[in-house]
This record gives sequence, structure tokens and C-alpha cells, in this order.
Amino acid sequence: MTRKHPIAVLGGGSFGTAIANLLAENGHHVLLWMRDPEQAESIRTLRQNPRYLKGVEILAQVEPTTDLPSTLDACELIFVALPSSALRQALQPFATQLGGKMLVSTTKGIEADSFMLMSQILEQIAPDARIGVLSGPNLAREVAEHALTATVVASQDEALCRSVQQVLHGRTFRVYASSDRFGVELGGALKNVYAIMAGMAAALGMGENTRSMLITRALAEMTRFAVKLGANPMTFLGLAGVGDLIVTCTSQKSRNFQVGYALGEGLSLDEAVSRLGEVAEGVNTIKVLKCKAEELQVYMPLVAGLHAVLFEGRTLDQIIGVLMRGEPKTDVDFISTDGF
Ligand SMILES: NC(=O)C1=CN([C@@H]2O[C@H](COP(=O)(O)OP(=O)(O)OC[C@H]3O[C@@H](n4cnc5c(N)ncnc54)[C@H](O)[C@@H]3O)[C@@H](O)[C@H]2O)C=CC1
Ligand SMILES: O=C(CO)COP(=O)(O)O
Repeated sequence: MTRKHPIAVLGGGSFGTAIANLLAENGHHVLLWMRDPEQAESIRTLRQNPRYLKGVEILAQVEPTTDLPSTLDACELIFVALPSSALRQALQPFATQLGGKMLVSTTKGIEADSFMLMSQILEQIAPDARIGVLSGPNLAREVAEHALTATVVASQDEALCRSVQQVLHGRTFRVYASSDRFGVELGGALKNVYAIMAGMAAALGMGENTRSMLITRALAEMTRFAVKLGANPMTFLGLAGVGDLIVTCTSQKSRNFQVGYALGEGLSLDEAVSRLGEVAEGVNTIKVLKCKAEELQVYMPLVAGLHAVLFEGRTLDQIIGVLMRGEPKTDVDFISTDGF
């Protein structure tokens, strides 16, 4: 069923464009807001987004626009696919227009000074809005090219979850629901950091055992951190936890993985980021995560190790040595020994 109002997607990068196309395929009229008029014009005339999703045809029902106030006025359901560094600054001036709307963040990052997740920022900007997040193993190019994909919409607002499922669920895209917005969103933000490490390990020619160890210990570490913040560890067994961790730590298509790969090849962080030319949220996340883990006294050796390599002048060899010689710990933190 098509909706009375158009649906808005804010952000004309690879993920915003992919989501806009999915909505259009399901018969919806989509306003795709982007700040760059040239980019909007090329979508209008070429039906392509050559910078971010080259080769993918953008359907006619996707209407590119650079007019944010009119877009917000026209739409009840709004997907936000802006980089975490831009979200607050882009939407704060339009706070009054966001009241009562359904705002669904797809952004997988953490705000630097406040340690807020993007849906928390949306809630702060627009306390009367209805808030959700969309997260999962969703590489934009694969979504756009119709690889069979699943995602999670998370909100305590069940009607919002149902609306998102209705508009996005389709031939190649399954949308599961969750009421654990915080856990789902945190999983998406944290996994980017470990993808950088996985990219480094791949560039150094490390084996499959190493990759499996990294992913599994990453899951242990991110879950431990999340539990300290009050999240439900079970959420990390789902698509937005381990699902997203696996895809981002194993795919060359992940930008965080690519940054790690470039670092493993010997590029500096600045060189790696500028060679990418797209958003790699893990680079900012590692900084805030390291501080927060220290503040909360959560044991996160992988995060501490990556931070030391990127910002404290330590070499990868030194850190690998430290990690491998560290005191062995228990395998799974959350198994109760009572009754076993
Ligand atoms: N690309 C992917 O596979 C996926 C990305 N995401 C998340 O989506 C978010 C956006 O990522 P992508 O679309 O991949 O980024 P991208 O690097 O492909 O594009 C970023 C877009 O944001 C725009 N932008 C930057 N600053 C802006 C500002 N101040 N105001 C307005 N627009 C601005 C850029 O012009 C560009 O269109 C990230 O948090 C990412 O983690 C989530 C799932 C999958
Ligand atoms: O979140 C993603 C896949 O689910 C995309 O990861 P990257 O931002 O590393 O490309």
C-alpha cells in the first residue's frame, strides 16, 4: 500500500540512495534530500548517483531535492542517513518541523563530546517526534544491487516499527522488528571499530583463524561494554549485533574495513581516510569509545590496542604482542556457572 505522504530520506550518500531506491521499488514517492545541488541535478538528469553508487539506476519515484524545510513539511516518515558528524548540525535548525514525525536513524556513529547515539540526538532535538533506528548487515551497494538482505527496525513505538516494515519490506529486503533501540543502535556503531582491525589483519595476510578470533573477541568486548551501559546482551546475537559485525569485518566493500586495509598497507590514518573519500564512522568512534571504556572501567583490549596504533604512536607489532601475551580470560562472559 502506498502512503498518502511522500517518504523522506535525508542524505544522498550511498546508504541514503540505496534506501530511497528500495522505498521507490515498493511504490512510494521519495524525497531524497541532499545538500549538494550538483549531485541532485545529476540524479535528476542521469538517474544515477555517480559519486556514491555508480552504475545503480535510481528510480523515477525518487525525487532529489535540496530544500530541507519543504521536505520535512511534506513527509511524516523520515529516514536519516547523514554522517554522524553532520546530523545534529543539519537538523537542529529545523527542530520545530520535526515534532510528531516518525524519524528513523540509519546512521551508525556516536557523537564525540556527548557520547550520544544518533536517535538520542534526534530525541533531544525533537522531543515530540517518534523515534526509531534501522540497523543490520546492510552494505549499501549490495542493498542497491538486490543481494538478499535483512535488517532490523528498532523502537518502543510498535506502530513505527510496523510502518517501516510495511514500506521497506520487499522482494530482496527483509525487515525484522526489535524493541531494543539502544542495543540495536549501539551494535551498529561499535562494529565499525572492529572492521578497521579486520581490514588491517587482512592487509597483513593474517589467516582465517585470526579473523575468526578477532570477530569473536570483538563480540565479547562490545557486548561487555553494552551491558555496562545497560543494554541487553541478547540483542548482540541478532542481525544488528553479530550479523553486522560479520559483514563489516569480512567485506572489502566496507569502508571501515578499507580504512583498516590501507593502514595495514602502511598508509597514515589521514592518507587512508582521504583515499577512501567516504564516511568511515569507526575512525571517530574509536576515539570516544576508548575514553568511555576507561571512564566506565570496561576491559576492552582491542579498542585500547587500535587506539594506541592510531593515536599513541605504537606499532602494530607491539600491540599484537601485547594482545597475544595478555592474561588468558574466560571465553564467554555471560554464562552462569550455577547449575552447569
Ligand atoms: N554505506 C553503507 O553501506 C551503510 C552506511 N550506513 C550509515 O549511513 C550513514 C551515512 O553513510 P553513507 O551514506 O554510507 O555515507 P557516504 O559517505 O556514502 O555519503 C555521505 C553523504 O552525506 C552527505 N553529507 C556530509 N555532510 C553533510 C552535511 N553537513 N549535511 C548534509 N549532507 C552531508 C554527503 O554529501 C554524502 O552525500 C553512516 O553513518 C553509515 O554508517 C548504514 C548502513 C550501511
Ligand atoms: O554498516 C555497514 C554495513 O552494515 C557499512 O559499513 P561501512 O560503513 O564500513 O561501509
